[in-house]
Amino acid sequence: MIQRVNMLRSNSRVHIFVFLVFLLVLFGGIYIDLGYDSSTFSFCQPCNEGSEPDVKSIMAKVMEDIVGPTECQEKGSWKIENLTMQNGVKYAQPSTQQGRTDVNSVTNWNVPLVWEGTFDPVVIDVIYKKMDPRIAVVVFAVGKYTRFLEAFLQTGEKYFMVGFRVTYYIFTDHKEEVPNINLGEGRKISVLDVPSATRWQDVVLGRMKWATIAIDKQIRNESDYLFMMDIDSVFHNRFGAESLSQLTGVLHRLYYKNFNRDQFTYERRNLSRAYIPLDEGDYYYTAAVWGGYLEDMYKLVKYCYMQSEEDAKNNIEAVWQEESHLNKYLLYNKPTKVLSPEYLWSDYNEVPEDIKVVRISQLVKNYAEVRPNGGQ
Ligand SMILES: CC(=O)N[C@H]1[C@@H](OP(=O)(O)OP(=O)(O)OC[C@H]2O[C@@H](n3ccc(=O)[nH]c3=O)[C@H](O)[C@@H]2O)O[C@H](CO)[C@H](O)[C@@H]1O
Ligand SMILES: [Mn+2]
Repeated sequence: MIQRVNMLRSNSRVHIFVFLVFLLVLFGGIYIDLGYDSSTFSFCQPCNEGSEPDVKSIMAKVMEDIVGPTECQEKGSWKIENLTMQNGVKYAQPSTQQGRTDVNSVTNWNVPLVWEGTFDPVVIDVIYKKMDPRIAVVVFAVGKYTRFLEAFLQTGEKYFMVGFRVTYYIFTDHKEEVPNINLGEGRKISVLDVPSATRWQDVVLGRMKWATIAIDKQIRNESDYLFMMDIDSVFHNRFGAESLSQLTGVLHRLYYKNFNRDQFTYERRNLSRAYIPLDEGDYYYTAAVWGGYLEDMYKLVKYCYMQSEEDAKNNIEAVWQEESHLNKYLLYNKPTKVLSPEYLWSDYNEVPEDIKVVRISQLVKNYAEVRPNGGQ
């Protein structure tokens, strides 16, 4: 009898054990099926469900190692582009054999390097108009630079993101000098006050501070993409949705070919937060046009502001102000699209064979006359 009771006891122990193992396997299966694999437990939670392995967060970790901790991206602050289009749109068949062969149209981290002939504007417009993004353009016109507003806005209306919703945020110390321009449908101007300056260096760096504040206060609620641009610029040809991406940099016209990375005008003094060693670097990017998703741009603009504040504490100013900090950031946080110098040329330079279309050109200006403290 006692033996039977013992047997029964050990039988039910075996049952309980088998049942527990079954439960373990069942819940384990459900857990893995839901996608909670080990990659979820990274230092930065993925910002978007269903996104690809998060390159941004890997870069953020690299960045953290190099320049100190950066904030984790806010949840839902970035999204994978949704490249859908309606049926029945007619456009030229894309070729796997023909395309630009005189220039490289992909970076070594495998994102597009955009030149004329590498995209079909019909396809691009159909895709992006479906998303109907709100695009912010931040420009500064401080002191005598208000003289550049008219041509910038007039030509912007002709060539910049035509058919899209655009708001020009004009930061100025001379509101009364903002011209009246006829804007296309869905396009606006918003004028913001900034103080006058006695050094042009303070204006170019100050752009990072005032833009950070304005994004926090206003722009964040009104825009999906943001571009920072110089005002001494004139549009000459289409500057369209092919430029949109999470983070877009533009190659500086002076250094895009025939330059070794050790010749780039990066900041080379290691006392500055913008320091880049001679044996590092991909490209030299201009600070006169750069853009991306609102939150990614916010992070980058704020980064340039914070880094330049750190520099100021150490009594140093980066050699090309915010452009130096921008270049440092884009080296360790690779842009998701790189635009050729078509997107920022200059009237100072002849247009070479590989630049088929000049989309923006910087004006020739008398630096000594237009800047508060003169100088080149
Ligand atoms: C083509 C290019 O790479 N341009 C960059 C370059 O010189 P740039 O010679 O192009 O600089 P710039 O004189 O155009 O100044 C940059 C911008 O700051 C604004 N501004 C400047 C001074 C002033 O008194 N009032 C005013 O409003 C204005 O929007 C102007 O377009 O270097 C600057 C920093 O050193 C910036 O990085 C510029 O983006
Ligand atoms: Mn300029």
